[in-house]
Amino acid sequence: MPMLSIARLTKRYGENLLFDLRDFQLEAARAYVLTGMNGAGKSTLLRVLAGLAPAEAEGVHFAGVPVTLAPYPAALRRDIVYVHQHPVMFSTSVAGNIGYGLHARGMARAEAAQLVEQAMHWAGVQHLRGSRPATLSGGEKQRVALARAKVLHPRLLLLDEPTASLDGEAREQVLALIPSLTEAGSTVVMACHDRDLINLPDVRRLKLRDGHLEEK
Ligand SMILES: Nc1ncnc2c1ncn2[C@@H]1O[C@H](COP(=O)(O)OP(=O)(O)OP(=O)(O)O)[C@@H](O)[C@H]1O
Repeated sequence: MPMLSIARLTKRYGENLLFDLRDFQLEAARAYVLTGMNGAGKSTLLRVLAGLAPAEAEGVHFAGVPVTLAPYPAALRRDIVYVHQHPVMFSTSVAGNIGYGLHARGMARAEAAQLVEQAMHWAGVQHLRGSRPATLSGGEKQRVALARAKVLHPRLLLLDEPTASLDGEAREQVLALIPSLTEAGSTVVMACHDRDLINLPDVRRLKLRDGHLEEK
């Protein structure tokens, strides 16, 4: 059973049809790379799936349960997490940022602190725990954002060009975190450009072209 399936998903901006997808499916605990030219609609598709942009959807099932995208149900908000290319950080510490969602969900302090500690370790940012996010590099911010998403155990993690502004070691450090996300049971969809050759084990390649999705 797919983790997410949508019989038809159509997105228009005004008169312009951006995409019209049929039988869109994502499997549980899998990594996908979503490519396409500038303006193909990669970011928009991720934002639609995250409930951040409206679209017309028919036949949406999440974990086998029929759902709608509009209104966007609280259960999807909990299970689907979107990470922006330039993540917005709250002006508290790194640890405070990572724990923010857990506190918002009402988790007890001690339990949250433990999960934040594990997530900082996972993302390799323990040494930055007390730092103010404004002082972090692009790669460090992206890893903090991934840790902030991971602690929430999302079923679907949507990463919008997570490595686009990174190179060298920073890029590799971010990519190295992806397999453990799928091992932990999350499905990961990463938008990126065709030229960003992302090689990950068992990754599926999806390409948005002329408003349709091709599996490569
Ligand atoms: N709010 C909006 N109103 C009107 N048009 C929009 C809006 N947001 C995006 N678009 C248009 O939709 C198209 C797809 O944009 P989107 O950002 O999804 O593409 P993308 O594939 O992520 O591109 P890139 O690789 O450049 O980030 C673009 O032509 C963009 O100008």
